[in-house]
Amino acid sequence: MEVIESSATMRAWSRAQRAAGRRIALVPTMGYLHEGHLELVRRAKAVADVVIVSIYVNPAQFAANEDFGTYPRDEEGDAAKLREMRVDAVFAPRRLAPSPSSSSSPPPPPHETYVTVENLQRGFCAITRPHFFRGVATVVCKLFNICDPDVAVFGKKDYQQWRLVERMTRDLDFAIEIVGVPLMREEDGVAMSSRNVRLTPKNRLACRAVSVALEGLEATLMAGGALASSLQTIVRDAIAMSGGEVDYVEVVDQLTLRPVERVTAGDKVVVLVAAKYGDVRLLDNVEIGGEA
Ligand SMILES: Nc1ncnc2c1ncn2[C@@H]1O[C@H](COP(=O)(O)OP(=O)(O)OP(=O)(O)O)[C@@H](O)[C@H]1O
Ligand SMILES: CC(C)(CO)[C@@H](O)C(=O)[O-]
Ligand code: BAL
Repeated sequence: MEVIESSATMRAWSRAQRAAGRRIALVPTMGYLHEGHLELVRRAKAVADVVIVSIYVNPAQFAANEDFGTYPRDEEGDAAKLREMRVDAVFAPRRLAPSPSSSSSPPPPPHETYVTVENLQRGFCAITRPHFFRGVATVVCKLFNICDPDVAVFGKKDYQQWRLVERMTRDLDFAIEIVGVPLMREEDGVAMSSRNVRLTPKNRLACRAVSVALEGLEATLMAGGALASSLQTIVRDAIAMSGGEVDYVEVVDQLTLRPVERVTAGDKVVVLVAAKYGDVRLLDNVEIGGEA
């Protein structure tokens, strides 16, 4: 497995692979890999001949008051997991994207150009992280340009991000297929996430309320449709009762992410949730009515 830090070397590696007729998959990550990430790698291996995993904690998607400094990191552990999975290359750039804050240290490289996805970057995660999707879209665009993959694999745990990347790829004519991998859960139902490691034992138990509430929604609906607001109340109350703080609970169309008022049988909607337990913000969601 090649571990590559320089963009020029990464690009040269990809070009050589393509020249040899190989189909290249990219799995973008921020590291501290868990089984959810490894599922993305498995999917990448199934749809391509060679797999690149990028590991980069992207400063451009964190505001100054967020957890960039404490985001979990484990370079050696990650490399061991990827080696075992027989990944072909790890792209671990030291510096790729600028930070949105002027207090960053060391200073970011000069950067005047950003990618914005006008509608999908609004709402949901952007309410509390207004800078977030510009940082994600810009760095994913850079990763696409450097790694030049045929296919890129994203997790549906970050549902808004996945839809935004799909849209950016289409709008900017990247010749890249975007694959979305279903959300992977721990045995007790909690959505796998690198940040789970920062939950206190008490909050790790308490946050099970999120997935339990989401799981229960399908049953509510099977009884014959429901108002979106009723579903939201069920999930909000469950989170509040478990000691979590709701960031958002929204019932939206799977493709457009536009809120719906009522869910009836056959509608393909997704219930998107973000909630904080202590200072750890977690995402979860459930697709209802199958996958659009
Ligand atoms: N439980 C999961 N199921 C499916 N995909 C996942 C899961 N967790 C992460 N991913 C995907 O892995 C990719 C890299 O994500 P990232 O490295 O930020 O990990 P993370 O667990 O989402 O971290 P965070 O704690 O920041 O939420 C993203 O496409 C993300 O959606
Ligand atoms: C897509 C991504 C790698 C961009 O930094 C990040 O947002 C993530 O890991 O989900
Ligand atoms: N997977 C989400 C990355 C972030 O929260 O910054």
